[in-house]
Amino acid sequence: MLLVDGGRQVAALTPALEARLGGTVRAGTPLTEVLVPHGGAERLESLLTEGRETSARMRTGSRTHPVRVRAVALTEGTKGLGWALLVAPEAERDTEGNAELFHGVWTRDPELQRIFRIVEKVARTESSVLVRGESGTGKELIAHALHALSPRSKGPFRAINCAALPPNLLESELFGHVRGAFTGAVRDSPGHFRLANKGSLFLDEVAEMPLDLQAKMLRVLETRTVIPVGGREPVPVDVRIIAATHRALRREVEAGRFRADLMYRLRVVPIFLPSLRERPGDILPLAMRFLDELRQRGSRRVERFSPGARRLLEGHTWPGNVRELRNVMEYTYVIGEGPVVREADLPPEFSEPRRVPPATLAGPPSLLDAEKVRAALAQAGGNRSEAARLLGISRVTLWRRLRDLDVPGSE
Ligand SMILES: Nc1ncnc2c1ncn2[C@@H]1O[C@H](COP(=O)(O)OP(=O)(O)OP(=O)(O)O)[C@@H](O)[C@H]1O
Repeated sequence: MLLVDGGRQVAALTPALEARLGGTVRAGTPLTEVLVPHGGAERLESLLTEGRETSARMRTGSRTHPVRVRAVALTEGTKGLGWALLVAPEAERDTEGNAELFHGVWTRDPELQRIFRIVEKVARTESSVLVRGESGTGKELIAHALHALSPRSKGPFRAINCAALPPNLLESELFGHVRGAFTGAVRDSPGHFRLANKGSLFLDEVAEMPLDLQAKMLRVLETRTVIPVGGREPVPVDVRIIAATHRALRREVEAGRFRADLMYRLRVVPIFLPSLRERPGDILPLAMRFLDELRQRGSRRVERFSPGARRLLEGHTWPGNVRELRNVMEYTYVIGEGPVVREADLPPEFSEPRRVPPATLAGPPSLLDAEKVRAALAQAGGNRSEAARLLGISRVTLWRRLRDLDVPGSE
């Protein structure tokens, strides 16, 4: 924390911040010499008055550090005394200097880091954002980041999963209900829209919303009012919508399962989160981060993966993405012993041969077959017997496949 007086001069730095920055700032130094917000010095005043988290560069001695800063005004009665600036490092860099931790989302992947920059920009606006990504790719974390970086950050953040509730319950959860609206409605309930007033509402799995509710949702977004179930009077609401889905909404529209007009309203800014298998460079470092987190609570200290465990982790398709990786690491941490994670410490699905249904490898060879065969060979480190085992075919069949598909090295 950095304390700034009413004259916009540095009053003090906490020891924790000094340690983080590896330097200090003399009391009495004008804040303008210490902190330059993203967008230039002229943004310093709005950084102080708006209380929004902002990227900035902070100077200690001859060094500058990328940081994120949020100002909290210190007052006594109505008199302003100054500000406490909460300063956090902008990003955690790993030894290779290319990893970033953004609001809980860790990655080395340049594409995902490019998305972080988009999130920062769009967070400042009121535009509706649709986050698309497979389960466990961090959609909810990104929704949180959008809220935390927005002018609404002081308001509430509410999340609702549209796939988790039956349609009638979803409606009353979203829009609220009045007492007596249905059996069990013993009192008025505000609903998520009103609870998120002046803040953000995260609609997870929005593609699963039934069509009739989609119509009501569109009306809410257009009129900025909600009508509680069983009520008549529209109630004004001021909410920013952040939606997420693992489906391609456009395809849902084509299939008649999602309203085009609602899609256009929700996906003003679409954000696509890559799956873990599309950023394989993240698998092992993320796994190690999770093991380090587990060590904070347990006693085992894991230092590395055996070559076999690395191969299995990197070759896995991770349908549950980072959530699955976290769970696998928890299993591994508990089951294994000592500083090395071995193949046998991974959950059973890693040791079972991944069988490709034989039918898919019968019939004429296709592009897909070629991909499967190549992937199996890569996973098996070029070992044909192992690749055949992974594909659930005999070594001879694999050899024939390789020849038919003209895969290099099949002779
Ligand atoms: N890149 C990442 N770095 C660290 N933790 C991550 C990352 N991505 C996801 N996680 C963690 O994985 C878990 C799932 O993340 P989150 O709930 O945001 O995913 P989601 O896409 O919303 O999933 P779902 O669609 O299943 O709700 C959380 O524990 C989250 O902290």
